[in-house]
Amino acid sequence: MSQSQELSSASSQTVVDHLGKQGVLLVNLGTPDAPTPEAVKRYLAEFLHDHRVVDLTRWLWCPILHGIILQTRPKRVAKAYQSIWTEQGSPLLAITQQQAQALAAQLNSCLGIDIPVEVGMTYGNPSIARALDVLMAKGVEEVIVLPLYPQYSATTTGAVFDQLARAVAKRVEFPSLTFIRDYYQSQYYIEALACSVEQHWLEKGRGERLLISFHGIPQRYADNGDPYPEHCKQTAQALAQRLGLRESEWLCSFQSRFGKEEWIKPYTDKVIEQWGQEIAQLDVICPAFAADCLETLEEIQVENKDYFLESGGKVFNYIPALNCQPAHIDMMVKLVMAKLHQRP
Ligand SMILES: C=CC1=C(C)c2cc3[nH]c(cc4nc(cc5[nH]c(cc1n2)c(C)c5CCC(=O)O)C(CCC(=O)O)=C4C)c(C)c3C=C
Ligand SMILES: [Fe+2]
Ligand SMILES: [Fe+2]
Repeated sequence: MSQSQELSSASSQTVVDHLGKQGVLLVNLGTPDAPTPEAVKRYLAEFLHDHRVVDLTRWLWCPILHGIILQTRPKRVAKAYQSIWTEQGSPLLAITQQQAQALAAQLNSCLGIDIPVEVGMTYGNPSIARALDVLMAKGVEEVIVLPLYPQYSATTTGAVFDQLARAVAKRVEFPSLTFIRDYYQSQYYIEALACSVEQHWLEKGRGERLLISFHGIPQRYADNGDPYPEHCKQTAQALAQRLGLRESEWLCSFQSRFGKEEWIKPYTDKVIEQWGQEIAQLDVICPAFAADCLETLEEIQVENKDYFLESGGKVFNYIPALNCQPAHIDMMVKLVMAKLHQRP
């Protein structure tokens, strides 16, 4: 072997050794352990105590949360969870775990080595702290954190960062962390969404309009500088442009309001009621959700479908989240590889 061959083989071995010490932490919101009022209460209590999610002062918020919300909401929401629960458990967790397996397999086939991929949830199980434990037990020294929120919001992505910091605060030693903050403009993400819509049109026919519905946040949070609404609008615009839609054929709206204060507008349910009076066939896609969950399978596919049909619409089609579609897993591979290859 020549000197230059030896050098290049030694340096590629270094790269492989280095890649071998990296791992991926895939994060999503979290979900109850069971579709029961008790489990939903535990989940909501953890979620709704997070200052990132509800920023009201505790002396004002805790009496409302403990005295009203946690007394009434768990029973109602548990029924909704029961209607979407699967043999594998909550769709959000089951799909995120399948995504992790698919991502690990795809990384392995691209790189020829095992890059461990673990799931951590911001609230509930498996926690981010546990996922870090598992990665470290596998010898991982550098973790690429991919929160499955394409659009950054302090309420979601910011909360992931806080949980990571809390997990790390309890340790003497912890891995290097690389944080993927957002991917709302990624060409691979927009392309995956567009292909999903086109495939849906081929299989189910094309609606007269496409509603691009995102989870909302309180208007006050946007006024305080949360860039989430702007990220959503840019994703929606890029998708509509890629699909060649005219202005009159699509709209960006916001769903899943919580509480009494004003949230960012237009509201998905109001748009859907209005459109039920104007058109016969509607398609709805929810690009903020990387995996189908309560907010898509129940709120959109059941509740909002009813609003559309009750107000006069005839055909309502929900276009599923990207879930484990190959283009979605490829997008995750691209996001992760960009970080892996940044390393020396
Ligand atoms: C003040 C309350 C909430 C904010 C702000 C909020 C932002 C937000 N949430 C998601 C993604 C998901 N939310 C989900 C459920 C859910 N969200 C809230 C409240 C706020 N969300 C509640 C109370 C719940 C639980 C259900 C209910 O009681 O109505 C889920 C689904 C979880 C599941 O188990 O399936 C997701 C996903 C985003 C993206 C976001 C802001 C950008
Ligand atoms: Fe409290
Ligand atoms: Fe939410």
